[in-house]
Amino acid sequence: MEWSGSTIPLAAVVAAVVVVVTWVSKKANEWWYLPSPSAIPPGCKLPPGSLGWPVIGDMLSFVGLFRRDPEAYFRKAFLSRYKGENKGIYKAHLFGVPCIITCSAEMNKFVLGPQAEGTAFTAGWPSPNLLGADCMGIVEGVQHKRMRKLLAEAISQPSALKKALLRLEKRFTSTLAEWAEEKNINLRAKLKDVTFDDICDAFFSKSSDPLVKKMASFTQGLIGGLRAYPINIPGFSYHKALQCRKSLTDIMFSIIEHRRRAGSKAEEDDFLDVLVKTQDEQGNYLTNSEITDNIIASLLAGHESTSYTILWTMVLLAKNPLVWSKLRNEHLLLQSQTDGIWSGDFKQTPYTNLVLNEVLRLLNVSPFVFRTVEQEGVNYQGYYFPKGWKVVAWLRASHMNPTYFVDPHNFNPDRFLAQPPRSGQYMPFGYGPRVCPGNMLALLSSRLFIHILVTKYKWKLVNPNAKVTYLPHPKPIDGGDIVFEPL
Ligand code: HEM
Repeated sequence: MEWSGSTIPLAAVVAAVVVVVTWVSKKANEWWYLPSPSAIPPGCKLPPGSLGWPVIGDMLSFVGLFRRDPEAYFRKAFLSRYKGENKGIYKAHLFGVPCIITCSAEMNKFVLGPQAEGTAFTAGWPSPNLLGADCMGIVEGVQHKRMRKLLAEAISQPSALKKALLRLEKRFTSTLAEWAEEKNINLRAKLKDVTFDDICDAFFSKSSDPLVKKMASFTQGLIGGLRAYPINIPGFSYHKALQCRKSLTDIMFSIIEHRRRAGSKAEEDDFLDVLVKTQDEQGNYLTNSEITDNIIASLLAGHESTSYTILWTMVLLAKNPLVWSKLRNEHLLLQSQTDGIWSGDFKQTPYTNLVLNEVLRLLNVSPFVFRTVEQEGVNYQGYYFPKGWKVVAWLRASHMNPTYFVDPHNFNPDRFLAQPPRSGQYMPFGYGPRVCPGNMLALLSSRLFIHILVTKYKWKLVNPNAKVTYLPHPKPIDGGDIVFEPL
């Protein structure tokens, strides 16, 4: 084809416009968000990194790569791009906001640790409209300490914890017997309900009834809104989430009121009982909102995380028969020595602890946690954190760092004995004042599940080579189809 004299300049003009628009678009976020050089304290600089495209930042690349291979995203976005400047701290534009990403053990400790909490950095959770103004993930300072103390006391109170675990033991036993009858099981579908029911049972002694089913569906609606843009118009996820949140609040208020009215006649001895009766140091009882917001937070934070931990334990055990048999031996021995493993003594099950550590290292539901930069002038070894930006403490970068964990993609529970991680290198439950208050409950219930599982059942994966998708949480793409049978 011959180009006429007028098409060549037109093509050149189009190309020039494309180049200029691309250049301006790539610079737009920097012009909008970067602080002026005079605002950066002397001797400090911003970490290396790109703020990507307007509005979407680096999200397309993040979603596309992280979904299939988080380390591939990490390598492409940071490690290989900033080879000369790799100090484990970068800037990026993710999740709709500009952020500083910290990756090394020391930096994550700096961001999450007690010195900076509530001063340099505050919590990074989204909308109080969805989580509730009294949710411990939102409140700061004295109020945060008070809520954490009271919740932690409630869920580790020995008689309530023992009762919760004994009830769990019964429920796990009957659930697994039902699975064996069904034989062909999808782990994701089954475990989602199991762990939700467990947390409702532990907190307010209700499980598997229509009310809990309704709560499970409202909770899913609420989770949908946490990940959505806050557009409060019918048809949008955020609008639906606000309605689900209201329904959950109404249900919780009526459960709490019922419990208060019944007084000592309703001795359920569950976590709600403890929360209703608890007084803080000034003698104040918790309000309905405080209890509701924190039980809903625990439902949100606790059920998916525990469910995925059990799912991955089962998948990895199916792929590693030697680990399964070592674990089984530990639990058979324990069975012969005790009449139940509800106790919180983790010394009873050293190998199980290693297996759970390794599952949480490789496939944790929380690859990173968020904070917000609250103060002017915050810097770490000369790298500046602009006020108002988010901080993404990238825990997975540590967990998959070959210097900390040799051959990091390999499932090897014994690595925790051979080379125990140093402080900050391993933090599946976070670190510092906001470290997960449910960690003990999550580990105890996972251990209980494993006990019944390995002493009574065997299972195999239908698709042992199923690929893994990492968003929103890591799972095999088939959700974990298994054939489940009694031993
Ligand atoms: C394997 C299971 C679990 C994992 C991996 C996990 C992980 C985490 C992580 C990494 C954080 C820190 C977030 C941050 O620093 O911003 C956290 C906080 C939290 N978790 Fe968990 N969690 C698990 C189970 C649970 C359970 C069972 C409960 C409830 C009983 C729970 C309730 C909470 C709450 C309320 C917070 C907020 C704490 C605060 O802001 O002070 N989690 N969790």
